[in-house]
Amino acid sequence: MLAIKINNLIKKFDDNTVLKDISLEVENGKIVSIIGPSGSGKSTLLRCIANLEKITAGDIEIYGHPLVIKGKYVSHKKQRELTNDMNMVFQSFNLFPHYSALDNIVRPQMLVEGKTRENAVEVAVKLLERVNLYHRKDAYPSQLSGGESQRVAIARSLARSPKMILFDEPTSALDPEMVTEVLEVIRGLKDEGMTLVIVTHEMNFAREISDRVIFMADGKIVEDGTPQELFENTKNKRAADFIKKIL
Ligand SMILES: Nc1ncnc2c1ncn2[C@@H]1O[C@H](COP(=O)(O)OP(=O)(O)OP(=O)(O)O)[C@@H](O)[C@H]1O
Repeated sequence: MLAIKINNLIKKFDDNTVLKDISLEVENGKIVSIIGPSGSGKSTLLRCIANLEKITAGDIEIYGHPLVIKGKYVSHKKQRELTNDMNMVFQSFNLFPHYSALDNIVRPQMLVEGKTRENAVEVAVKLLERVNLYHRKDAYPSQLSGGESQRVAIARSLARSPKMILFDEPTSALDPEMVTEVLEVIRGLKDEGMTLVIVTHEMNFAREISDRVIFMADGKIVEDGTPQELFENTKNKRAADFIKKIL
């Protein structure tokens, strides 16, 4: 079963074509990392999959259901149904500053899903335990470290039991000592069989966790293979140079 199927995707911002004829398939339960130089279109691709950006041309299917066909989007209702199955975690956490860690997970469940506070708290407590942060439940984002904030953001993204999570550089805003704890949580999601697409600059992590690694440059997928193919045997000079520089 394919979680994501993309055909001939083109994304333009005005006259600037930032994604050029992208075709990509991600199988359910697989971990795919996207690497590549700054400005190559990695975040934009992720945002198009999450339906946070509209594409200019091409097709996207999510779990076998079309989101957009030949550049034409399905109804708003269908779009919402499809995006219910996935969630995106951002580099900058995007927590609500005026809510505690617990309430950051509770409030969206009440607002978006119409759950009672009691039900939402029950879910939030379990999720905070899962990311080892129950003891910080009453802390506000300004009192949390970057690593703690990102783990709250991940816990929040799990509240609706998505089948897939899209991570946009989840550790780039973190001090090195915080990176490990976040990567540990992501490793746990892999063990649970979730589909993960991860834009990352953490090459060692990408190599260890991924089923596939994609190298993007200039809005195109230049290389797509197993971690071993990418990191040890790539014949593409741009990919090889990039990997050599960053490892
Ligand atoms: N909202 C926008 N409006 C106009 N141009 C944009 C917008 N978002 C991204 N771009 C442009 O699209 C191109 C790809 O950007 P994107 O952020 O997807 O690259 P990236 O590979 O994720 O880079 P980085 O590793 O630095 O985050 C860049 O040239 C960027 O300036």
